[in-house]
Amino acid sequence: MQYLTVLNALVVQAAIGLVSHTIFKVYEPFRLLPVAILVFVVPAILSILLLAHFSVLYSLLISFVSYYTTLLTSIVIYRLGPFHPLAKYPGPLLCKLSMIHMAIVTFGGSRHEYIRKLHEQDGDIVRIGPNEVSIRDVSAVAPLMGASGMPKGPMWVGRCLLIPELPLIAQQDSAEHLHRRKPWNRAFNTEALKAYEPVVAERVTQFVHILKGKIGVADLAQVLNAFSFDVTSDTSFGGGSNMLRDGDVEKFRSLMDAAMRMSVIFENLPWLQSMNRQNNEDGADLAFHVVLDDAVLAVIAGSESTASAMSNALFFVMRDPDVYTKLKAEVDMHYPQGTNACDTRHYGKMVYLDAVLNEAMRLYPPDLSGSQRALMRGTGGKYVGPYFIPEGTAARVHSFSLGRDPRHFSPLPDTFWPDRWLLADSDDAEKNADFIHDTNAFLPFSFGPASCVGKDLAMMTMRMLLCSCVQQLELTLAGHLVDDPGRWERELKDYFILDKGKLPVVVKSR
Ligand code: HEM
Repeated sequence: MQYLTVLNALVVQAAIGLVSHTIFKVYEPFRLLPVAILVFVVPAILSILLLAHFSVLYSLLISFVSYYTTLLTSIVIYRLGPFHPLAKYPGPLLCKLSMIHMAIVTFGGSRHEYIRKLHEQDGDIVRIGPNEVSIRDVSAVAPLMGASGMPKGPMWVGRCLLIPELPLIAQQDSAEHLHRRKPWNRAFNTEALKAYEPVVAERVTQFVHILKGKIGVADLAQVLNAFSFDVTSDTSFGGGSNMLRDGDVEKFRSLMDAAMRMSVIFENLPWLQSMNRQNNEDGADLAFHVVLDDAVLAVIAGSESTASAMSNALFFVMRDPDVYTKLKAEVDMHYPQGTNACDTRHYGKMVYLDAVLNEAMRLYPPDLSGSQRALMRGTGGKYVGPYFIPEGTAARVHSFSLGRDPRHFSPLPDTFWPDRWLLADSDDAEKNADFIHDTNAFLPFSFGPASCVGKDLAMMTMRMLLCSCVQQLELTLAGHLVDDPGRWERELKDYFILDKGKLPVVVKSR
């Protein structure tokens, strides 16, 4: 029998390594079995070629080293080289090389700041992963996320790590998304919203009552989290949670926060989740899973986002006495003491209230890094604005960067200045040639047919809560935020949900 020389055996192993890279590139296998075959079985089999020259252990070792060296070198050359479909877009070397770098940045909670810096450094489109770009350009919003835009990207698969069946928000198949979205549209239409009013009003009344009873310093962020959780449970499940009254006795919220932190790291590694998902496919009672998973999604997506937006809005109001005075004047005009601030009939006229909420979400959209879209392989790619997004790659509009871009909001793009929203609609003298207010760059609820379905409920809840708080309470920043109010913003972390620190306040009745 003729044996291969060591050199020839190594050449064969290297060649098979290159073939494996091509298979990974073209088919992007997610299933555990094919990945295990490519990663472990193939190099193990290739070790046979060396058995005539070395022991079994050495043959395995050499085979794994030569196979992985070729595979990894080929991946590195491809990702950094001119033939990669995203080669023309700038970005840090580590981002181009692997999603692991972004997973580490995400772990630290500063991904929003990191991507914003990349945009400031490299322009409106930057490569934030081997196969992903971030865009800071309004002209890309509609083509990317509008009616004829792209389907959801793979990040959602990673984010939904702990949910057995992919929920609505993660549906990459546009037809399936549309199908699953229909009942949601019905659940949040104008008629349904009217029915939620008394439910939300009851929770707002409870919230104000609980705050009035707080002696000393209270953590407003925590009470808002509980409020938001109860409201979303009431509207999604018809009740079942009483976190405002009992606190997080079941430790559900803490678990949810931990799960969210973990899932956003896995959004960078969706293949890991896909493999995990294979094991959960038992085919049992899918219809029930669909309903349950979508409802879980509503509680997570809805309650966290609403709580974050309200915490930020109230923080900025308390920090700025002028804003507080103006808001109070508007609330008192429409809802004098003794009247019901949960009656929604005047909200439509309360322009300053909306300006405060919008400005808080402009600075800190609760989903800071935006929602990913991607084109499946075989679709050929698509232009979004001036940028070509090749098939098999993903893109997101970075809402945090866009909302603070001086080309869209000026002057003072990084400053909480609610008056800009009023000035935009007026002929005020302050509105000189430098004043820019482009609401196309304001995307807290995303854009298009897959944007936030709970937007109207969220806006109603936030208006009701802020109105009632301002009418009945006097809130003042306390604790560590007295000397260092900036700490609140420094402690905001991008974990898909906007992770918050404590918001200590002193509460007095008005
Ligand atoms: C201030 C509060 C909120 C903000 C800022 C917000 C923001 C968002 C964003 C950015 C998305 C991603 C959309 C996309 O992929 O393009 C989303 C999706 C979604 N949100 Fe909200 N959300 C809020 C409140 C709520 C509430 C109260 C609910 C329901 C109780 C809710 C339910 C959903 C659902 C079901 C989706 C998935 C929509 C789809 O994929 O078709 N959200 N939200």
